[in-house]
Amino acid sequence: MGLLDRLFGAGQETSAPPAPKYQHVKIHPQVDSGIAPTKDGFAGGTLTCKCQTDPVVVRVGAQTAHNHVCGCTKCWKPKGAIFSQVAVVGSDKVTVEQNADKLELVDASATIQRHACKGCGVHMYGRVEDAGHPFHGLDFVHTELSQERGWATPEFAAFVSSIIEAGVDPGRMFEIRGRLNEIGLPPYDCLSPALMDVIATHVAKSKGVLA
Ligand SMILES: N[C@@H](CCC(=O)N[C@@H](CSCO)C(=O)NCC(=O)O)C(=O)O
Ligand SMILES: [Zn+2]
Ligand SMILES: [Zn+2]
Repeated sequence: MGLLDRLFGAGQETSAPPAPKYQHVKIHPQVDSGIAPTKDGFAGGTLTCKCQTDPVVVRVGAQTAHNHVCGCTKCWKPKGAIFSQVAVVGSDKVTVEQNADKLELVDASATIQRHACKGCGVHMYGRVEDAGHPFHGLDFVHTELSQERGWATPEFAAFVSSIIEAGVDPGRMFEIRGRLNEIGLPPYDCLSPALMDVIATHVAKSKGVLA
């Protein structure tokens, strides 16, 4: 192969991607058998809890950002899943439209104030109320609670090591991280580098070490 071919990757378009090795590892129903694509111009939808009668309905009036699977013990997960899937959207875009009286605060001391349905336990939105927090102004939402297609796809896996705190065998971490890499969700044991940079920038500015 000549120098130009090597530099510009001649032949790469014909090489097949490596066969998946960790397909048996289940992460979350929204990512286990292919990830639905983001739709350009998608402008939001409606989240509905899992109650058969009088469900809580929440309107999210914008596309979400920083969608990710999260291994922490605090985020709501569907039955059987070891990760949640959660994204952020401006708090001003989130409105409870039906059965607001069924919502209760999960943990008043948490940074993310998660509002869950008392009937089915699903978290309908999690608000960062602390005005000094870098994520103030954002709500955490689970777009899988919507029938609409076109929400922002998940981009990474957060708090991966935290799944052990929920009872996952530490011996499974190699295959779980392997599966996350395979499906294009780089695994981190905190948030993504982009979000960690947002947090650090906020801290630096509040300490006055950055303008
Ligand atoms: N090991 C802990 C980690 C919990 C944690 O810090 N979770 C993150 C991510 S949640 C969405 O990405 C967080 O920011 N939590 C703030 C909060 O929950 O209020 C565990 O697993 O519990
Ligand atoms: Zn419910
Ligand atoms: Zn979480």
